[in-house]
Amino acid sequence: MSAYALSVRNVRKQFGGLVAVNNVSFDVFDGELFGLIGPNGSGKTTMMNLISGALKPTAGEIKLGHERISGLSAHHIARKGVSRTFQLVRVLPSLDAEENVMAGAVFGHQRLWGEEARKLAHQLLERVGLGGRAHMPVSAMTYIDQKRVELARSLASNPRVLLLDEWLAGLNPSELQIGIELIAELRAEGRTIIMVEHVMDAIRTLCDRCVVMSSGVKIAEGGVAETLSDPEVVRAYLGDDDA
Ligand SMILES: Nc1ncnc2c1ncn2[C@@H]1O[C@H](COP(=O)(O)OP(=O)(O)OP(=O)(O)O)[C@@H](O)[C@H]1O
Repeated sequence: MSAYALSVRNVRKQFGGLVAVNNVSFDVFDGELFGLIGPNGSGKTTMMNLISGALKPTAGEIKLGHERISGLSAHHIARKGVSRTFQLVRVLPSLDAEENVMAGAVFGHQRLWGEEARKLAHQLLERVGLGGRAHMPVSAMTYIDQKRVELARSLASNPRVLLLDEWLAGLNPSELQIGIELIAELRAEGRTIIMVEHVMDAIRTLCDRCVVMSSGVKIAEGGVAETLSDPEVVRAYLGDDDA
C-alpha cells in the first residue's frame, strides 16, 4: 500500500434542507479494503453515489489517484475505473450470466470486445463460483448467484476501485460465509475495495481501516478494532441490533 487510490475531501451533499453528507474527508490506499459503516440513514449510500457519480457533491472534491472525478458523469467515472455493485442487486434478468458479465467488460474501464470479453467473462464466472452456469438466465438464479453475477460484471472492467454497497445483505449464514471468503480473495489479489456493510463480523474480518458516519458526519476513522470500540461509535450504534 502506498499511493492513494481515492481521496474524498470536504464532501457535502444536500437534498433540499437535508444534509445527507456533511464535510466528509477520507483517503483509501491502493490495495486497501476500506469499510464505510454507520447506522441507518447516516449517509453511506449517498457517499457511494457521490463516488460513483450517480450524485454530484454540493461541495468538496473526490479524486481517483491524482485526477478529480467529482462532477463527471457516472459513465465517465466508470470509464476511469470505478465500478460498483448495488444495495439491491441490479442485473439484466433477460440475459444469461455470461452476457451480463460481458456487458461489464464492454462498457467499463478495460473495454474488451467479442471473444476477449467472452473469455474474461468465463474466467470471472469461475472466479465467483459460477463456473458451468455461464448460460443460465440470470432470472432463474438464486439471489446469491445473482449477486455473484453482479460482482463478476463489476470485476470485468478491471476497476481501480470497486465499490460494494451491502453486497453481503440478504444472504443466509452459509452464503454469508461464502461471500466473506470471496471478498477476502479479492482483497488478497490486491484489489482496492470500499465496502458499505451492516454485517459487523464481515467488517471486522475483512477491512484494513474504516470510516464511521452518523447523521452525515464522519465520527471516527482508523483501524477497525480501535474504531469499533470508540465510545462515540458505540453510542451511535446503541439500539442498532447489527452493532
Ligand atoms: N435522493 C434523495 N433525496 C432526498 N433525501 C435523500 C436522498 N437519498 C438519501 N436521502 C436521505 O439522506 C440521508 C442519508 O441516506 P443514505 O441512504 O445515504 O443513508 P445510509 O447510511 O446508506 O442508510 P442505510 O444504511 O439505511 O442504507 C437519509 O436521511 C435519506 O433519507
